[in-house]
Amino acid sequence: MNSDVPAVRAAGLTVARGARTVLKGLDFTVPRGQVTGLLGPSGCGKSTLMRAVVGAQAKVTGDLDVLGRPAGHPALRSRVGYVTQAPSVYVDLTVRQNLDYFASVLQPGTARADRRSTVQRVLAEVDLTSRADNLVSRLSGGQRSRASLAVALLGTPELLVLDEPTVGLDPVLRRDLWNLFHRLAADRGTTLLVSSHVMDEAERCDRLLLLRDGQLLADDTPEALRARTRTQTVEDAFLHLVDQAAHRQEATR
Ligand SMILES: Nc1ncnc2c1ncn2[C@@H]1O[C@H](COP(=O)(O)OP(=O)(O)OP(=O)(O)O)[C@@H](O)[C@H]1O
Repeated sequence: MNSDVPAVRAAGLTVARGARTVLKGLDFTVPRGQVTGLLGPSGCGKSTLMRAVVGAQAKVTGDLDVLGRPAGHPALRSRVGYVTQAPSVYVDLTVRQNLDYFASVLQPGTARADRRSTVQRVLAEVDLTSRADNLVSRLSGGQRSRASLAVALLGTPELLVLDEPTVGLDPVLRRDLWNLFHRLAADRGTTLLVSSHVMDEAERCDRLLLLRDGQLLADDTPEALRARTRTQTVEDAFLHLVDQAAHRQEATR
């Protein structure tokens, strides 16, 4: 593994969905071992970008490299974890049964004892050991999110792509999940790309990609962004950049 290579490098990334161009020539990088937030309003293209990164999106043009390989390369399968917005665990199984099932599908042929210890490890990582034998249907929203995340952690991915993992959660659960993301980055060196349309979550990221209408408004740290736009919050910085872009467009008409 060459850790000098960014986790994600996009140049002129363009994606069409149906007749629409949803992502419009994006250039950005996602550095390794950090939490990068992908923020922008609903419908701006966050899920499309994430699907492109994990190789699940059609009609992708431009360059998109993930961990030094073209996005979607078969060698990336075990190196990239993806958690979609829809829950990816079975509600009529316990957390442990879900993890044991997914571990046997993802790593067939693994000895039972090894599988058991992998399941114990990920349960501890997402802090669900005490809930391991609860049915998923009996868990809170935050616990369900962590159970989905645990599935993605089974293969110790180098890059974790999480699509709006905190949506619908109360502030305490959101904070706990963000703490978990930072712990994964610090303890494991995992790179996390996390999307959200809630601007206050931007303050929790090491780096930010601000997306609007399929275009990148910023690729920076929250501090640099606030300093550059002379604003107090990333939300204000975002609004400032939106206005700036509108003025530029006006001027070129
Ligand atoms: N299957 C599809 N065919 C055509 N257009 C689509 C399809 N899926 C999404 N789109 C359009 O692509 C654009 C970007 O959608 P995307 O889901 O990437 O946005 P998003 O930022 O993730 O939104 P949200 O925060 O609401 O999940 C939207 O305008 C949407 O209407």
